[in-house]
Amino acid sequence: MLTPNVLSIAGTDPTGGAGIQADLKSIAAGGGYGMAVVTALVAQNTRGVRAVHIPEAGFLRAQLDAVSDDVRIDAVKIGMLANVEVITTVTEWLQAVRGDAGSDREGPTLAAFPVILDPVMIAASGDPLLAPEAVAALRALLPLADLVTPNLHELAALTAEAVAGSWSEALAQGARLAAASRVRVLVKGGHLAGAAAPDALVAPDGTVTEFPGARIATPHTHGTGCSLSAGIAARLARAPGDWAGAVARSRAWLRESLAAADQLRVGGGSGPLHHFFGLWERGGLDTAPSPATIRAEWWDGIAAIRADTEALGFIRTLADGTLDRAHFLEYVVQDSIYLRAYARVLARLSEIAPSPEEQGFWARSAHAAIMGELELHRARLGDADDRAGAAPLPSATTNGYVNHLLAASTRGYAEAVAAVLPCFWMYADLGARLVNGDIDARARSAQHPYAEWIATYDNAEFAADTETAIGYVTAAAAAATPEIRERMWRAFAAAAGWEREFFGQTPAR
Ligand SMILES: Nc1ncnc2c1ncn2[C@@H]1O[C@H](COP(=O)(O)OP(=O)(O)OP(=O)(O)O)[C@@H](O)[C@H]1O
Ligand SMILES: Cc1ncc(COP(=O)(O)O)c(N)n1
Repeated sequence: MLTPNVLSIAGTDPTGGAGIQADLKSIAAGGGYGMAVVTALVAQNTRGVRAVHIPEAGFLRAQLDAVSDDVRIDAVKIGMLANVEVITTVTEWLQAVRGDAGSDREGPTLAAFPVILDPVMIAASGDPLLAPEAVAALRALLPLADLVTPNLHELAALTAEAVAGSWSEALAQGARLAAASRVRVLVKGGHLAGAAAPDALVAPDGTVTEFPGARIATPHTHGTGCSLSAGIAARLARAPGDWAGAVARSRAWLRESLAAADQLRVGGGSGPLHHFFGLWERGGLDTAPSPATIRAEWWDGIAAIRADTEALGFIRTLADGTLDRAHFLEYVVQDSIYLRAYARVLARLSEIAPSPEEQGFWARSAHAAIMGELELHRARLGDADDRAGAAPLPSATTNGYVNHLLAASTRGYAEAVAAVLPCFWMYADLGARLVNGDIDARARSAQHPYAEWIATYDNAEFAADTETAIGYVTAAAAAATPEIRERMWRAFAAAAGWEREFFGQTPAR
């Protein structure tokens, strides 16, 4: 899904709590790319409005055109419109870019983007943000909007009625406005007296969707109306047509941000809400590495171990064909012991895997490992491993490697999968390099004494499983906390070291 482009057309608040500044934060918190056209520059803070400067209408139109001439617009939120000229300019621009009526209620003249109108009239401080004579012009703009979000005072002004004294009166007033203007109305209960702060979506046909909620005890409600309408625009752009969903999700976010407003210290009046509180809490501020970055870093991180492994006498003589048979057999005996334990660790991963896909993958890998071991016995060892009548013992190195995997498997899924990864990744890489003749060109010869063994490394299925394992481990690492990610890396690097020791334990010249 492309990130939606959401445009706010509104006034400014240099203290960042209301207007354009709050809208951009709210759009970002709601999953949109925020854009802003300024209708009025407002010298205000948390205590009140000091002055308003309204740039000439031609400049407003130039800003609007600069956006629409270049950028796909997925939703528009309109806030402070200041005066009749500004309203007229925005109306004309909307008509030009959306066709005539523009609204998604108009059948064939479907809107290219939804318009959410917050009919800002008075700041929370009581200062006017709309010229009184402009209310009629704002009323005329309503049919161009898909949703209008008045507070109780704005609702009264738009219906030319008295301010509703109760929630049921407000709902009835909202229904009258919705029917008369053929527009959805979000009736907001923020200014109600009492312990409740409900909102309700009222459709032109009178259908009401209520969103109940207890009032949050905070004086810091500066910009809640701005933030809510911008948040709805962003969420609607992500899920077009789902008005109730956009309102519900925006309210959940707004309420969380209002509840955390006391953690900000912005000004001495009614302060702003904490737009990113929940996102910061849940997401943190660290730029977590992507799975692709982790893949590259971990692989580079064991470069020295990989180079040492490839330089081992065992690997070089296996590649050039001079490896002693007895030494080869010693390696195979230890490999067989290792595989039995390794298969049990993989089965344990299946047991603790977080998804059915991963559960299945590790179970399949456990099966492949133990079947590989049985095949090794049948084809290569025969009686070689119990010549003395007793099963051969694991070497100190085999024990060390297995103990590392078993210990990691008790420390949770993330560390456990990191520990088993080198056995996939280094083995698959070494095998591919051996088969390709990268280590020694003689390994490619059909006359090579270990040709049959080397051919077992040429295994597309194992290469694909290795990719899957890398995908699961790096995804788990990307999703992990920095501490767990660090522990995963250590488990991975230690296992890579054991992989080198394992190949190095067989004496070879
Ligand atoms: N104290 C509060 N607790 C919970 N929700 C609140 C509170 N105050 C306002 N809201 C919510 O904030 C949103 C804005 O409502 P309000 O009625 O205050 O609009 P407004 O007056 O346009 O906003 P502003 O305060 O920015 O002028 C609504 O969803 C409302 O329910
Ligand atoms: C530019 C601008 N737009 C809207 C508001 C309303 O917000 P509030 O009523 O919370 O002060 C504002 N103060 N400033």
